[in-house]
Amino acid sequence: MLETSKTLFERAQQSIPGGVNSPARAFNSVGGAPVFLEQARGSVLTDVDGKEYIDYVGSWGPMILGHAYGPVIEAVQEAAAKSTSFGAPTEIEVKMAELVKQMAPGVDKIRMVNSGTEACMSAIRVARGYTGRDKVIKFEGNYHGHGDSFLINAGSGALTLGTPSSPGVTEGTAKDTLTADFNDLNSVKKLLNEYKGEVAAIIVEPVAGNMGCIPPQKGFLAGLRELCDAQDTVLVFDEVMTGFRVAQGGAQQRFGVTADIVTYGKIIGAGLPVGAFGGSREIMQVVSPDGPVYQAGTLSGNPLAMAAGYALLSELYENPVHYDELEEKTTYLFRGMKEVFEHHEVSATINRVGSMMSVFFTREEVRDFQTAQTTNRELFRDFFHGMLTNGVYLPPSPFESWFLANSHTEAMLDETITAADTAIADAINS
Ligand SMILES: Cc1ncc(COP(=O)(O)O)c(C=O)c1O
Ligand SMILES: N[C@H](C=O)CCC(=O)O
Repeated sequence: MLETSKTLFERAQQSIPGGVNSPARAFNSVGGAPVFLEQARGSVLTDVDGKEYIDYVGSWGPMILGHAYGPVIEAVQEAAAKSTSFGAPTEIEVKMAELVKQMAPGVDKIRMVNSGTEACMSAIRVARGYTGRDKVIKFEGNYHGHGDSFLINAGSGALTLGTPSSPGVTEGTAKDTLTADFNDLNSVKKLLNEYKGEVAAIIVEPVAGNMGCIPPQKGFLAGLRELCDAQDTVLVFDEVMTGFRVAQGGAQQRFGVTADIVTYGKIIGAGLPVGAFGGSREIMQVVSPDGPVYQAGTLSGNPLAMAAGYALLSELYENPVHYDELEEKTTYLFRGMKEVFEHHEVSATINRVGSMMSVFFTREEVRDFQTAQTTNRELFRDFFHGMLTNGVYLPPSPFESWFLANSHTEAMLDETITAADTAIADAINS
């Protein structure tokens, strides 16, 4: 099993740092060689050895309607036949911006970039340019990409690999990033009082997905909104995972709180390299060339990426029933997994918001970075490998969210629950 993956991984390590082009996809925290993939259809992945897996990574979020979704593939092929890039404006960029404005609350103007990292870096620069202030508050265990300002107490691969605060970030940059505790408004108030009038922005994953899936507690996001309003601080929702996934209008719509700037990533390009940031007319007018805050990109608004994203988002916009179905499917999986862990008397907390979910092997309620850390990592490692052996591909870390797609069938969910039953029994008996 995994013979070709193992061989490819050995080769990859000779030429690519750690053998991977993004640390989160390495198997460092669970051990073993990462699975090298060949192709995917709907919710089924096929690896280079021809083995199939039910997929709960979904390219870390964008595959809301599954891999190789017909209208996306057609749109990309049609766009590619015209040119892969112009470096000049195109109609599809305008259509995309208009569609996002219809779907997302509070977005009057939106700028396309090439990744979630770029979107968050740009959002912070805009907030700083708009307010004339330097400091930014982020939350421990939240991840906003690998921009210098964000690699302080970060989540995702940085947390999984034990480097939440990365070497290479200068002290000068680090001093402008203040860290608060997720779901704890008092920790935010304390920082805002200590640095009164100095905080440009609070950036938050409205549903944390990079320390595992952690929902915002009642009043947390609304409380951030109030605190920002009181000090004219810009509230940034990083909706790279949640945008167009937890509702048509993302977390803003689901929780009824509108941010000043919202950032998007992978989903907005249906899996092609895209990001975006948008907000009110007043804030976005500082962005170049309307205003003085410089932000640019040769490939930004790339026609292939726009065509793919437009095909996905317009389907989600026109057929909101997808969200009901995603909700039902994820609830079904949640209940099935819960029964499995109860049956085996394994302490497990399963968090879920819409089609995002995570299993933490702990008896604690998981509400922030500290409680996420109580998960039993060894048990997760064994469970992960058991699931893989039984044909289920989970994120290779206890600190990442699982993503469901509407291409998951009931049979696949049942197969996943059966695999969990076998995997957890083997893990506790090993
Ligand atoms: C919430 C969040 N923000 C930002 C990013 C960075 O996006 P990218 O990896 O496209 O740079 C990610 C994912 O990596 C993310 O999950
Ligand atoms: N948690 C990250 C994105 O959401 C994982 C993707 C990556 O960084 O490669």
